[in-house]
Amino acid sequence: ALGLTPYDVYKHTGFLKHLMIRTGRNVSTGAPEVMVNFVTSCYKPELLVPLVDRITKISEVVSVVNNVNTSVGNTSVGEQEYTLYGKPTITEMLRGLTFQISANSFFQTNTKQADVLYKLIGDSAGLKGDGSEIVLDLFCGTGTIGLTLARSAKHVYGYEVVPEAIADAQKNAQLNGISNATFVQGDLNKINETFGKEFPKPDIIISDPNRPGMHMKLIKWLLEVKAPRIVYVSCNPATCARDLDYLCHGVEEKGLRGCYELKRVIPVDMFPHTPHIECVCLLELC
Ligand SMILES: C[S@@+](CC[C@H](N)C(=O)[O-])C[C@H]1O[C@@H](n2cnc3c(N)ncnc32)[C@H](O)[C@@H]1O
Repeated sequence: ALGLTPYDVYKHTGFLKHLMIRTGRNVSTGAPEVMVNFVTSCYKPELLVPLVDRITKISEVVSVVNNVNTSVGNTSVGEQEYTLYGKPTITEMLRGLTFQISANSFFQTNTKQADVLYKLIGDSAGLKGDGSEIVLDLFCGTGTIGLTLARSAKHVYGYEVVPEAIADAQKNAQLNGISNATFVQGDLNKINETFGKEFPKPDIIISDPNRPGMHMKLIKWLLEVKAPRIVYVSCNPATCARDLDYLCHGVEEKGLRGCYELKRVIPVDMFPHTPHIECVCLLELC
């Protein structure tokens, strides 16, 4: 009756594609903050008004956004985003820092375990803590890993493809009074010879790709730049094993020689009651 027809991926008809709900915490009160994200096939906010009116009676709902995705595909990221109620972001706290998160920015779903994960990443990074080292945070999302390391580093450089995540990372640096972090939007699958010219040689590289792992171009660059230590974080054991093998043993058909030794792999249960596992892997230059 409201005209909220579900989107049919075969016929490419209908309105509602996805409903995403994210939770965070109010930084001052610690109270839950909820973001509701309607992903729709076109922009018809009038259809959502009755629903938004009801949802916003729930006091924890502080953000309602509408991502409009007109493509025939079924992804949850819109080409346009509209704020229908409240603010366009929610906040979350991790390892003593505050993070602002937009609907389309990656943020670990399990905050409690993310705290454990980031502590292990910090331990593996093994920064001296004297502020002398350069950290490169690849696939940085909203800047979480780099920002938790920034206080012990000389400078953190973060790279990420999603523009909204980079905007969040920059705001998150400001929000936490961190001035030694630079976040750059870029596609790490499409790097060319200029990549790496805009920052000093890293002492520690963190790489936290999504499930497909790292592109061969990035593997090649890592084998050329030879940072003393790489912390590889992965939620896909298959691509993780492949990329670790490339970094340690090289890629014969591409003429690349491996130059790292795998020191340890620590699994972290980020997704309880599922077969998925996250791994923190420490590689050192041979
Ligand atoms: C597993 S998440 C990690 C995010 C962040 N390190 C964290 O802990 O919150 C992977 C990130 O890689 C980004 N990403 C995916 N493909 C990319 C690419 N080709 N180039 C740069 N970033 C990419 C995603 O947008 C996402 O933010």
